[in-house]
Amino acid sequence: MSVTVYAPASIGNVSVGFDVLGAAVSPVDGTLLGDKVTVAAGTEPFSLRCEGDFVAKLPAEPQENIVYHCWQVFARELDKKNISLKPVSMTLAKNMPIGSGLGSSACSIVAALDALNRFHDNPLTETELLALMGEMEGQISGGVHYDNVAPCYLGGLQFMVEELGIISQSVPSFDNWYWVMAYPGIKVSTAEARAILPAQYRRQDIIAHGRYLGGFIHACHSQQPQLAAKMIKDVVAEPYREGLLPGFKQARQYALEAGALASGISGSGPTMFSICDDLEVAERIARWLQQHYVQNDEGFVHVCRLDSQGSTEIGSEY
Ligand SMILES: Nc1ncnc2c1ncn2[C@@H]1O[C@H](COP(=O)(O)OP(=O)(O)O)[C@@H](O)[C@H]1O
Ligand SMILES: N[C@@H](CCOP(=O)(O)O)C(=O)O
Repeated sequence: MSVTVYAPASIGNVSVGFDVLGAAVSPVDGTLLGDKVTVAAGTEPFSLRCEGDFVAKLPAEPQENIVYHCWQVFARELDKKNISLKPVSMTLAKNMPIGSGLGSSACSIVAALDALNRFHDNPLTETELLALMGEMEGQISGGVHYDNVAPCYLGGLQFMVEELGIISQSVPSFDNWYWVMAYPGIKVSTAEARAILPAQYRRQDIIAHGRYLGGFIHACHSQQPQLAAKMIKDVVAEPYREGLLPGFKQARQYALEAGALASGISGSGPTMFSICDDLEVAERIARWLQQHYVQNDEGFVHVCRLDSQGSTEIGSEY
């Protein structure tokens, strides 16, 4: 028996909701821009094989791979429920560049935990699993934040409520929005990009942040796309992080002049996103970013839509 799960790329923060808003995205051309994890019956308690475009960037030791840590916490949770753990042979297809701002660690975490849970006939609830995903993300990035794992797992645009036993709830978005994702091919460590942020913010920034985030969520629920796009402004992270992203300011300026509704840093960068409501405009911006924002052969640009499904079982054998 085996189960394969695909987990998509995600945009942490979506500029306006630092740590509390995230979106799952998938390329319109059908490219699977995310990680795949297969769990099959094993002969020893745990084994891991890695493949995929970015396999060379993973830690050499399987015990340092986040997939191994996922298996450990999954085992811990099953133990608490007196459910026996099956021996597993896991395969990670690492298709997502690490330190890209596309939720690379979240992709592996979500695909691994979702696949392990399905392989064991879903002993953990959606919320229990999401809590574990947040714990794993916190281990890697130096602070628990669900804005990658929640959309990656649940799909769509997700807002972290973290109250009444609910971690995240979905926010309505706009069906005609295209999300142009441009990864320049360089690495920015999430932990380092978090460490440079101020410990405290000025009152005027807090007021602006509240207005933008509240305004964005209101505009989504009342389906006002122009207002929603105007609210996509980041006073929490972008002013401090844009120095880590060569060419970001010029690229954002170009995108806005070319007709994008909004642009920003995806997660902690260096990927940037631009939102367009016209496919031709999105493709024109994508071509420009490919020429001017991408720095090397590892970089890429994809025109995406929101991925409403989140992690998905794409193969199984019983
Ligand atoms: N399966 C994995 N996928 C991604 N990163 C992993 C994995 N296993 C271990 N790591 C380590 O976790 C860290 C992820 O870095 P981070 O900047 O948080 O990436 P991202 O922002 O793309 O999620 C790196 O040090 C990487 O070596
Ligand atoms: N809210 C986090 C999101 C990090 O996303 P990643 O894709 O860069 O891991 C942050 O901004 O630190």
